[in-house]
Amino acid sequence: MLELKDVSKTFFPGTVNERKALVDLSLRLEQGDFVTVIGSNGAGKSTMLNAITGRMKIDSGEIWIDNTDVKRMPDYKRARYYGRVFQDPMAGTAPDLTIEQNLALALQRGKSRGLNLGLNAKRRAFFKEQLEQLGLGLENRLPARVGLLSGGQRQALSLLMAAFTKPSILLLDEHTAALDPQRAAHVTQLTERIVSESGLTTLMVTHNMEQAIALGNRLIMMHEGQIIHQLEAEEKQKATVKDLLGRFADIKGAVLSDKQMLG
Ligand SMILES: Nc1ncnc2c1ncn2[C@@H]1O[C@H](COP(=O)(O)OP(=O)(O)OP(=O)(O)O)[C@@H](O)[C@H]1O
Repeated sequence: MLELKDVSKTFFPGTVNERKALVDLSLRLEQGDFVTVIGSNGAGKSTMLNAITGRMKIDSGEIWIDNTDVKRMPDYKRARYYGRVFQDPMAGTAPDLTIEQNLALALQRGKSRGLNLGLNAKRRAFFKEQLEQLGLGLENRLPARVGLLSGGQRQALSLLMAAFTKPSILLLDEHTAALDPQRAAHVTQLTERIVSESGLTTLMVTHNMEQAIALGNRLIMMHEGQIIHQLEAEEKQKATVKDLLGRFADIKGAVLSDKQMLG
């Protein structure tokens, strides 16, 4: 469960550069909800994710994960509640460490005690089993340095690492946007499978409206730091890219990227 209550964030308040990034934003995800998030440029999508992870401190409001108020929780403790995959395939993994060391690090997430990369036979068997799901043959390359993998392989690994500890909330931040269409389609498929098999509560920001419609059970549209439109299960199933573009056309000043225009 994730709940944001009246969350606000203004950058450079009271100056000529003032930017209201989140304005009394409220959103609740029940256990197992998979919510896709679309919005105009600068709508506050990344700021919302940064607020949830604590990367960015909010000005006011509340953030609850699994009935715990995480707003004042130190970052390392909050990290146990979420997994996050960024747009940059290089961001989620450590290139100089091996595949198995990266996976061991991910297992440690949110634990305060020192690093324990303890790589015993049992752990390796678990890692292999997990990697098999990716269909990329990485289960046979546990000692390979991650820096040797392609962007698509690294992104698939990042997704696995973000999800395999079954976090309370999985945050996907345009995680397929930097991949070529074939690899993006593969990571999208993996996302669908991993999320549904583990029943993960998921918040996925995407510029791709087709993806926003195809994945998940709810969709929200953001503009100027607020949720301006929501689609629940049935409505979402019936929605089309044309409908969503029509919604954006109604908003004065909404700027969409080329990718969004193309669906
Ligand atoms: N660190 C920051 N310092 C100052 N302003 C910021 C900062 N981060 C975001 N903003 C501003 O806050 C607003 C929301 O930005 P945010 O990155 O959350 O939007 P977004 O919906 O993710 O946009 P995009 O789709 O373009 O990535 C924008 O006006 C942006 O310029």
